[in-house]
Amino acid sequence: MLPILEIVDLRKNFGPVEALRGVSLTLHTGEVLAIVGDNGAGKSTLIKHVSGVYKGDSGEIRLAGEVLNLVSPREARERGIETVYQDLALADDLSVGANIFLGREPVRRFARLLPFIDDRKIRAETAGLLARIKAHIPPQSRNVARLSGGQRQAVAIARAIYWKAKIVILDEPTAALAVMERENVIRNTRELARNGAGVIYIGHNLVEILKVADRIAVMYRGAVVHVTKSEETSQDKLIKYMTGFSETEQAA
Ligand SMILES: Nc1ncnc2c1ncn2[C@@H]1O[C@H](COP(=O)(O)OP(=O)(O)OP(=O)(O)O)[C@@H](O)[C@H]1O
Repeated sequence: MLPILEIVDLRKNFGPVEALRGVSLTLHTGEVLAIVGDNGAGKSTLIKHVSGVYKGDSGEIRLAGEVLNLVSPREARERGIETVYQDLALADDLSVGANIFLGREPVRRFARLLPFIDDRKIRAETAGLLARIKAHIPPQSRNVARLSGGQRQAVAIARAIYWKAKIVILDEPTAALAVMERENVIRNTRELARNGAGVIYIGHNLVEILKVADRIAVMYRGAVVHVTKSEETSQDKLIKYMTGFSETEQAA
């Protein structure tokens, strides 16, 4: 089957820094691909090319076989690429439902007159969605500003599930969360993939990565140095690749 995302020989320099040195990766629908690597390895730079923040110096990104030349993060979203950053882009003064439907509100007309936002539908859909991802959040009563980090994460994931994003990028989604909330994020990540998204999961916690990912790509100094199925690797092996040890081992 055609991958939902193909990254082909992507290169990016920031002045003298070679942030991406010819990265190639594929992502399939229904899979969770984790990207791991030490600080500065190039993970964020890579995903920012997929989410429309950066444009590569050379190389190509294809979405379902079609070359993707994104001009903005907004265009990425319109094309079905959702990114959930640590500092989530939610509108703090709006309710959970309003955030999930922001910019895509369902509209009703009363007696063929003026259209108005269908709040009843927003409430009902939101309640169903939050129950499905087992997020214990009152759907209407609160502004998202008052929610915990994990609850905010759940709202962002719910939005991606509801709008059937083709690709969802989770950038260190558990970094600031308590243990229980981390488990929820892992469960919801799997739910996203089950729902038909291709998921890219960036993280540092290898125990979590091994639990959540189908495949793992290791980056080292701007390059993907290793790609493996989760069940065929271990923390120790991953750390070797992350620290460049395997490279020198092979060269020796
Ligand atoms: N806007 C920028 N301008 C200049 N250099 C940058 C910029 N963004 C990233 N870099 C550099 O590119 C390299 C890759 O950085 P990147 O943030 O992608 O790494 P990372 O793997 O995401 O690291 P971390 O785990 O710390 O978030 C680093 O050397 C970094 O200093």
